[in-house]
Amino acid sequence: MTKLSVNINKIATLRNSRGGDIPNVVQAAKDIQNFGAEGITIHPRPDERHIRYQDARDLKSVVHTEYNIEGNPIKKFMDLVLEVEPTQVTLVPDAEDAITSNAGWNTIKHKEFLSEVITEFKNHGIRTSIFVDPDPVMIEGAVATGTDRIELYTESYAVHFAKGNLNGVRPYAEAARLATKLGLGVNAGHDLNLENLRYFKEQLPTLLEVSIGHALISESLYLGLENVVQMYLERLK
Ligand SMILES: CC(=O)[C@@H](O)[C@H](O)COP(=O)(O)O
Ligand SMILES: NCC(=O)COP(=O)(O)O
Repeated sequence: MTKLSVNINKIATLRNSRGGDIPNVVQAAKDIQNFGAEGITIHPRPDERHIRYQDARDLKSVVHTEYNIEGNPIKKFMDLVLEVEPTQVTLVPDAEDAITSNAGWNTIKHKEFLSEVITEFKNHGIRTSIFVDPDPVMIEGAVATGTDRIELYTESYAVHFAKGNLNGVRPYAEAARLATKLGLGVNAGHDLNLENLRYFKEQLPTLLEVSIGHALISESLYLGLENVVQMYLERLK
């Protein structure tokens, strides 16, 4: 079974555009779970331009599905995650000024750093995942860090799929096979949408979780949030 974790950063972005508290991210998380989503993902960035650190704390008591916090493990982020103790932390090597996540970890170069951070989170009972490109060397490097899971960075798949190139999924299918063989759980995310999700899921039978935000919230403007959550769940069956 592949779980749907809804990334609610975009709901916070909309709220922040006007100040105030509309839409309310805590209510959105409650509703999204009531609509059937199996997880809530947030990705607080150091400048808090999307989801805020306080949102992460406020969400703790309402997320009764899988709570996934993504981000670059700078000290401030690590302290937040250790305080909130979500189900899972996903480590993403995003630069402070990056518009969105745009690269996976070099798990060889950063092996020591990742191993230390992962050990700290695991000692607190938090499942770890690291954001990686579908590169066998990086998957093998991920195993050496001690992480529980990887999150495959799916932008390249989404770009190929949009151009009609179904072969873009091949590196992902191979990466997932290798990761599973080596004992890693496999998550995926970035630019997944209603069009490209089903095929991706079909090609990666061991896929445990997808986190989806930008497309899902955008599609909800036209189709409604409840309806769209149901449509994603249907594609993951
Ligand atoms: C790791 C990843 O791909 C997502 O966390 C993505 O960065 C979504 O966050 P934004 O919607 O804030 O770009
Ligand atoms: N980890 C990926 C994520 O949370 C959402 O990415 P996107 O759907 O906003 O591109």
